[in-house]
Amino acid sequence: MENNISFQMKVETGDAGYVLEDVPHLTDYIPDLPTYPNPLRSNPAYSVVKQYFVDADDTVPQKVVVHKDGPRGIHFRRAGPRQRVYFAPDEVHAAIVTCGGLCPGLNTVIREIVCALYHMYGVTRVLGIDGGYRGFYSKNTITLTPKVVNDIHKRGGTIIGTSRGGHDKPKIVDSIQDRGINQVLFMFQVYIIGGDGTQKGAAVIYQEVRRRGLKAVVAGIPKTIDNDIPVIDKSFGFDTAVEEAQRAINAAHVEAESAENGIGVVKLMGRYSGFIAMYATLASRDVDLCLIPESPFYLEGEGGLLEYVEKRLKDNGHMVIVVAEGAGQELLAADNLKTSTAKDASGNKLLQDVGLWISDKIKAHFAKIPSMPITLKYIDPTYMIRAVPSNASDNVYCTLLAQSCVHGVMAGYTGFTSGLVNGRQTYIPFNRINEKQNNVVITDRMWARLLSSTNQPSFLRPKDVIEVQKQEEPPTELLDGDNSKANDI
Ligand SMILES: Nc1ncnc2c1ncn2[C@@H]1O[C@H](COP(=O)(O)OP(=O)(O)OP(=O)(O)O)[C@@H](O)[C@H]1O
Ligand SMILES: O=P(O)(O)OC[C@H]1O[C@](O)(CO)[C@@H](O)[C@@H]1O
Ligand SMILES: [Mg+2]
Repeated sequence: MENNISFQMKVETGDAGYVLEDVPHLTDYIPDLPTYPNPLRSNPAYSVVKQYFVDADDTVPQKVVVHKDGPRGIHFRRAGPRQRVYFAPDEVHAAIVTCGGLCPGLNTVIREIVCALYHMYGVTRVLGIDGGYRGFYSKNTITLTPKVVNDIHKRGGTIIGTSRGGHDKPKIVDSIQDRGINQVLFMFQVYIIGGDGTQKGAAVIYQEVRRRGLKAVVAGIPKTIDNDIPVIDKSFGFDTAVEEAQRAINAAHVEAESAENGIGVVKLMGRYSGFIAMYATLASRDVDLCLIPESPFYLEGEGGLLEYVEKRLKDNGHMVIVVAEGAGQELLAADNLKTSTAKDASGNKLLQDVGLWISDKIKAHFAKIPSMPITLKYIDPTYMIRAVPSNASDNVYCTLLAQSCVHGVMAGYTGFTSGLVNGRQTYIPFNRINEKQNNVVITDRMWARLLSSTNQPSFLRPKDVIEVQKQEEPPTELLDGDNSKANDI
C-alpha cells in the first residue's frame, strides 16, 4: 500500500485500483496517547454480539455497481466501535452544537449522542452549545443527560437551538480550549450537526484545533433537509420531509379537483437542490408539473409552461404544480428587472417567492382567455415540513448516525463526518463532504422517471441539453451520472 497523508485526509492505495480516503486521527499530531479497552466489552447488551467490534481493515466502497475489469475505486473507513478507545470516560468533556436551518431528526441525533456517550462509554460531562456556532462564545451551555433528552425525539426543532452566521474561528476554538483542554486532565469532543455551511465551519475548527495541538476531536453529522450534501446516500429528515410534503400536495389536489380548471400550486424547500420536490412528486402521482432549480424552464411560447398548463387543464380539468423554492430565480430576477443581492447571516442568497410569482403569471395568462376561467390555490408549507419530528425510519437512521459518530470519536478519529454510504455507516473526511454540492442531475434516470410520471415537458431544447451535459460531471466509466446517490438508484 502507498500512503499519502494530508491535513484533511489520508489516502491509501492498494491492489486493483483500491483507494482508501481515510480520516485523520488524534495520533497523527499527538503521538503516544494512552489507549483503553472499549467499555462495550463488558456491556451486557453488546458483549453477547459476535464480532461486535469493527475490523480495523473494514472499508466501504463509494460505488457498488462495478464492471468486471474496472478498478475497485474509492473506499471510506467503516464506522463502528473499535477494540480500544483513546478516551477514559472521566477525562472527557463533550459538546454538541446544531447549526443552520431546522430539519426533522435533530433532537433524535442529540438524544442518541448523549445516550451513547452515557450508556455505552460512561461519559457523563455532555454540554449542549446554545444557539449554533455563536453559542460557543456568546451564550450559556445546556447540561445534557439521558434524563434531559429522554423524550426529545418526539419534538421537532432542536432543544439546544440553532442559528446562521456567527462562525468566528478564533473565538470558537478559544472557547473549546478554555472549557478544559488546557487543564491537562480533560480531552474534548465536539459533535457538530449541520448542513453544508456547518460542515465547512467544522473543517475550519478542526484545522485550528489541530494547528494548536489540542487534545480535541471534531466530528460532523450531516443535516440538510435539502439533501444537498454529497457522498452520503441521503440526509436524515429527508424521508420525513417528503412524507410531510404529501399532505400539502394532497390538499392542493383536493382543492384543484373540486373546482373548474382548478390549479393547486405547492412550494417546497430546496434552495439549490430540488430533491424534496422531485421525491415528493414521484411519491404523490398527483403532480402534473415539478419545477426544480437544476432544470431551467420558460413560460411563454411553444413548449413553454403556460402552454402546458393550458393543455393539461383542457385534457384533465385540473392540475397540481410543485415548485422548489430555488427554481426559476433567474426568471424572477429578469422579470423584476433587478437581481436581489440580499443574503442571510451565513451568506446564503435570499430567494424571491417563486410560488407566488408563478401563481401570478398563470392567473395573468388565463385572465386573457375568458373562455377558461381558473381557480388557483397557492399552498406554502415550507416551514411546516421541516418543523415536524422525524418519522420512524428517520429516527432509526438518526440513531445509527449518532452512535456511529460517537464510536468514531471514542476511537480517536477526528476531522470527519459520519455518513451512510451504500447502506453502511462510514467516516468521511471533511474535504470530501465539502468539495461540492449534491444536485439533481437532470440528465440522469431519476429525473427521466419524474418526467415520465408527470408527462411534463423537459423545457430543454436540443442546444440546452448539450449545455446541461457540459456543465455536469463527465460521465463515469459506468456511463451513469454519479454525483448523487439519489439520482442513481
Ligand atoms: N464557508 C464557511 N466557513 C465557516 N463557517 C461557515 C461557512 N459557511 C457557513 N458557515 C457557518 O455554518 C453555520 C451554518 O451555515 P448555513 O446557515 O449555511 O447552514 P447549513 O449548515 O448549510 O444548513 P442548511 O443550509 O441545511 O440550513 C453558520 O453559523 C455559518 O456561519
Ligand atoms: O428561513 P431560513 O431558516 O433561513 O431557512 C430557509 C432555508 O433553509 C433550508 O431549509 C435548508 O437550507 C432551505 O431549504 C431554505 O431555503
Ligand atoms: Mg446549506
